[in-house]
Amino acid sequence: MKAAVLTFPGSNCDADLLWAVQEIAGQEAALVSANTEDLTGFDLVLVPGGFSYGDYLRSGAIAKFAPVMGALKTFAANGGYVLGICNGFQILTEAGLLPGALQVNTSLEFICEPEPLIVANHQTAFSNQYAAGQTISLPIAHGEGNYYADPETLASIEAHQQVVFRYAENPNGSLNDIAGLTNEAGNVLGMMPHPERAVEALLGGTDGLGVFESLIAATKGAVHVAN
Ligand SMILES: NC(=O)CC[C@H](N)C(=O)O
Repeated sequence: MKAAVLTFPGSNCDADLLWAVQEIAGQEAALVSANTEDLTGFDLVLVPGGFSYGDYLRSGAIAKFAPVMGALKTFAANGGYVLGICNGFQILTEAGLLPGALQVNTSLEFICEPEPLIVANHQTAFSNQYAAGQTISLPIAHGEGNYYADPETLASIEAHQQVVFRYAENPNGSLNDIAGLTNEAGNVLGMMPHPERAVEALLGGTDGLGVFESLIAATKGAVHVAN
């Protein structure tokens, strides 16, 4: 598996993601500037957490205009796997690659804590190494993680089993306890919790490894997606 880790001005989880993919999961990975317009040759594009463009206007609202976004949309449309974590999730919803939006947490506070999650769908490219209904713990660190979608969109998301992770103890007001969901095609996932911060015992847990192992399984033998 060959992964691109995008870096926007203000990304701050790109180095952690690169570490998780290269050093822990043992896969090929490269940092790719948000100014690039070519994602040819990658099986997976990772959109990291942080404060892209300072979170000005709204988290992800400026990043959606970055030069790489055209290539990312083409990559996703061609079936390439895309994983957005935290600010990456916010960027993917702003760009229209995922439904809904991330609002300010109901507490109006930035929340940074380990969070129990339930694996709501273990039959996806991002979660196939977890058991059905498994409870895992991953850290969250966000001020805008309160997932919202209009009732019609929410019903469609549930009908197509797009919710992959739900909060066991909803920390931010997200509708239907949604912590992570895919697009309808199932090749794009956004999640607020940080799997890359839970990939070795030294970090306090290894429950995040399953996301990367699932992607390795999903891309086994995959032909690189043409841009
Ligand atoms: N860790 C992050 O990616 C932070 C996300 C975003 N800037 C927020 O506070 O909601």
